[in-house]
Amino acid sequence: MENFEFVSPTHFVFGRGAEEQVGAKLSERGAKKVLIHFGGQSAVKSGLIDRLKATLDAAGIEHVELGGVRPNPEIGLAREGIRLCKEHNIDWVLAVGGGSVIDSAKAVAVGAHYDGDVWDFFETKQPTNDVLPIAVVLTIPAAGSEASKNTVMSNDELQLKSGYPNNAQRPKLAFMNPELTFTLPPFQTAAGLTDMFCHLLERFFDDVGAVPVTDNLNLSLMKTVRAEAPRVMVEPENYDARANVMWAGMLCHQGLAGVGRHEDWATHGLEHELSALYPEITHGAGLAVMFPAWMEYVYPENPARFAYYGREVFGLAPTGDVEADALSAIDETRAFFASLGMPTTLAELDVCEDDIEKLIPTLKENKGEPFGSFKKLTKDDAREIYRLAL
Ligand SMILES: NC(=O)c1ccc[n+]([C@@H]2O[C@H](COP(=O)([O-])OP(=O)(O)OC[C@H]3O[C@@H](n4cnc5c(N)ncnc54)[C@H](O)[C@@H]3O)[C@@H](O)[C@H]2O)c1
Repeated sequence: MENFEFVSPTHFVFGRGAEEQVGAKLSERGAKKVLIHFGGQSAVKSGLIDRLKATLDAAGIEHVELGGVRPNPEIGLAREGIRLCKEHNIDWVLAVGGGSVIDSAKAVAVGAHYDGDVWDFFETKQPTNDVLPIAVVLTIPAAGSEASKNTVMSNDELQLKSGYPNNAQRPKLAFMNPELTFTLPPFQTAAGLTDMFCHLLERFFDDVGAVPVTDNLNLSLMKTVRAEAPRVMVEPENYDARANVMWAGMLCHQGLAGVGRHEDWATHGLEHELSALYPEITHGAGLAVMFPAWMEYVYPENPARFAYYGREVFGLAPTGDVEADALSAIDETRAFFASLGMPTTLAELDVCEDDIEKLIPTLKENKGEPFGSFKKLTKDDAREIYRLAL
């Protein structure tokens, strides 16, 4: 087991009506003036934003609003949020939505007390503890940003999508009511399930040997996501299925499922290039295409690890041929994503062979260095993986 540090400061309020406690819980923590940050109109139309404002009013907490966060959030709106925080002396940011809104809220919280441009943090990864506290009302289980240390933001001007990790931006409060996810369209539910499953894969396949305490937790979450997925797809208003998926989405990415391992994250990097170039590509859909392609390319590094995954998660019986077992596990992974209605090829995302050369030079996050850990990937490897995904 590798050395690790693990920080998890999030206080969770989970279950029916959880969001009714927003005002009271923020008041307990001394909040005086909150920036309510949200996405399109769905949280407004459903009445959720009004209900949250009412709980803040009841607790005597002032609030300022900033909506309009798009999927694959852009740094420009976060800059506007930072301006509002400075102008109104905001002391908490309340994110209402999914990964896109929460990530934008994290960028706002990181930049609120900073004199330079917030993109500096994404560029340099410089640490800071001077971050506004964040509360979250989660409406889509997927990214796990409600407890994770990461934010991922697009910069359209630079055609980049970059991550910024910092434990100080982990949300301090997360309100998780599974009923708020009943309205999710099937495609978003499926993309969320795919994303959370991939968060486990990125942690399971790396260059560290077995870490049973971590691996067994990880495999148990994979099995849970796989078992609950058909239930939420068929019965979108099944409270228990939605609740299991919502809590699993958090556990998949808050960090415990990877402690003591190096983790990999190459496939998320490959997907971020796709959704930076084409912001209309949903992150989970991009991962559904890229993960099996990455697996096919890298499995010869350690076929036994793939065979083990296939046995544990998909119940595949060993054939005596580890290589064949590894390939069956990859087939099962692709079939699982396809069963959710996710795409399996880049063509289905309207990405063609000519686009690959536009993606490669922008693997800037790694500044040209090899990336990933299960197999260290060069730009030529990335090119081949994109080709396999066509
Ligand atoms: N910070 C992290 O740790 C982390 C991890 C993985 C992914 N990400 C990033 O998160 C983003 C994706 O976030 P996401 O998958 O949570 O989705 P999202 O926040 O982009 O939301 C997807 C869509 O679902 C809609 N929606 C949300 N809740 C709804 C509801 N209850 N009913 C109806 N519609 C609803 C949104 O308006 C949006 O159109 C990507 O940018 C990805 O790169 C971040």
